[in-house]
This record gives sequence, structure tokens and C-alpha cells, in this order.
Amino acid sequence: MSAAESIAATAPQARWAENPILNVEHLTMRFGGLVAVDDLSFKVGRGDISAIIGPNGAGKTTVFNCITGFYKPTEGMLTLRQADGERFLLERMPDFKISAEAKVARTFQNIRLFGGMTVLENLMVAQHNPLMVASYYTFGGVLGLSHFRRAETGAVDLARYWLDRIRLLDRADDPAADLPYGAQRRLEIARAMCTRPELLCLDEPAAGLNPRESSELNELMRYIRDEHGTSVLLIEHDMSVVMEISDHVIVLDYGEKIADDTPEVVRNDPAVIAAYLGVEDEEVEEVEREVEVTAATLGDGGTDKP
Ligand SMILES: Nc1ncnc2c1ncn2[C@@H]1O[C@H](COP(=O)(O)OP(=O)(O)OP(=O)(O)O)[C@@H](O)[C@H]1O
Repeated sequence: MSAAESIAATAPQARWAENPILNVEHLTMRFGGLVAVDDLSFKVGRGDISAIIGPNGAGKTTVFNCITGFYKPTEGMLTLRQADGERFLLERMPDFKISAEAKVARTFQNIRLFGGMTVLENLMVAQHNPLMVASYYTFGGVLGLSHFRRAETGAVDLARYWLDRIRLLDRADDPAADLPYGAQRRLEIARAMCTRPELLCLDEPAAGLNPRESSELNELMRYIRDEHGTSVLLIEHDMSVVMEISDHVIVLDYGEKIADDTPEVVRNDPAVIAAYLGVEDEEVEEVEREVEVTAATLGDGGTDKP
């Protein structure tokens, strides 16, 4: 069996268990008396698109904020292992080191571009750190040293590469604020990719997108995974996006994990359906029976699409 065939033959669950880029162990986050995340453990597979879903207030953004260093977890370990084997304990690192050294990039629920800067400048700002190093902290840049000029040309090339990918090359010199909403969302992702992340965290990337923009976003996320091997972790409310592009779905409810599997398994899980419908624990069995009946009906010639 070839290497590609043996990877394809591996059960998806085994992939993220055996080769995780991120291992979240016993993560707990308390705000005073409120337990936003409660003893949560899960793994993010290297090269996978993984989604964290759950009803409002389930703790999804809090998990993201712990991974990206915006919050210090009350308890728990977050271990990121890069492709070369180097390990980082994210809960012990400040946020700027999580992005610069552990190579974790993120976007936010609300767009945070520099609206007055051009589209290209937004992507150059993302490469500020390596450019500062290449300029020996400004002096090399002022003196026009060749080392800095090479780094600057490389940064422009990388920015133009991503603008081409997100079909905004012709808008490079326009202010970012002039772009349509869906294009701004793609630009944010391109900006994160200009930091050459190993793990890309996207907070509700499809929020507010129309179906065409949503499908462009799916295409971009697949490209990032397939052509760059970047692992993607997203929070998303749009189930059509989650079910279409995710390799792995983790479901939270009231800060606890209630499901952790492939999209096909998760979408038929009665506990997940119950959490989304907001039914009480004692009604879960009833939902379970309804799901079984529906599955049996679909088995008689229907499709398994939701
Ligand atoms: N900084 C904070 N201080 C106090 N409580 C907080 C803080 N951040 C989050 N919470 C609370 O933690 C719980 C989980 O919130 P979180 O934003 O993580 O949920 P979510 O699943 O991302 O929700 P949504 O889908 O609505 O964005 C909520 O009860 C929220 O009010």
C-alpha cells in the first residue's frame, strides 16, 4: 500500500488522535463563579479543518481566547507541536509569542482590518515582525541594505500571492474599508496567512456572508489546507459550512464537550440535536428515538444530508 493510500485508509478519528497539532487537556476557564469552560479535552489533527460548534454561550470563543493567549486558563494544558516536532505550552506564553513563535494566527468575530490602509498595506503590516528583524530594527531599512531590500521584496511577493488567491490583486491599492464585506473577510484570512501560521484559528468566518461569498470562503479554507498543509480550527454557527468543509467537529454545550467526531457522526448525534433545540436532559431520549426513526426513513432511499 502506498503512503497516500495508507493515509486515506486511516480512520479519521485515528488521524487527529495520532498526529495532533494541538492537544487541549483538561481546560477550565472560570470568570468569578461562572464556569465558561469545564474540564475540556480534545485534539486538533495536523492538516485537518476542525470546527468547534455549540449553542450561544457554550464557551467556544473562550476556548479560542485561551488557545491564542487572550485569556490565561484557570486550569489545563494546551500543547502545540509544530511540523518539525518543536513543542509549545501555550498556556504559559504571552499572546504575541503564541503568534510569533508557536505560529498560531487568528481572525475575530468582528472584522479588524485597518480600514484606512490599502489592501496591500494590510498584508504588509502582518509581516512587520520579520521585516523589522531583516532591517536590524530600522537601521538596515534606512540605509537601504540589500538584506532588507530582499526581505521587503519577499514580503510584497507573499502579499501579492495571497491577494491573487483571494481574487483581490486588482484592488491592492484601494482602501480596505472600500471592499465588500465578504472580500474583507477573505482579506483578514489572507492577512493571517501572511504570518505563515501552522495553526489558523478563524472565529465565525462565515458570519454575515451570502451563499456565493460563503462558497468562496469554503474554497479558500480548502486551498489553505490542501495546498499549504496549514491546520485550520474554526468556530462557526453556519452548519452548512461546518458540515461541508470540516474533517472533525467538536461540540460544546454549557462549557462541556458533548460530541467529538466526524461531521457525519456529529450531525446525527441526539445529544447534539438536543443541545441545538434547547431540550432538557430528560427529553434527549425522545430526540434520540426521533433521530432513529428519521435515519431509518432516510435509509429507505433518502439521502443522509441534513
Ligand atoms: N470576559 C468574560 N467575563 C465574564 N464572563 C465571560 C467572559 N467571556 C465570556 N464569558 C461568559 O462565558 C460564557 C461563554 O461565553 P463564550 O463567548 O465563550 O461563548 P460562545 O460559545 O462563544 O458564544 P457565542 O456563540 O454567543 O459567541 C458565557 O456565559 C459568557 O457570558
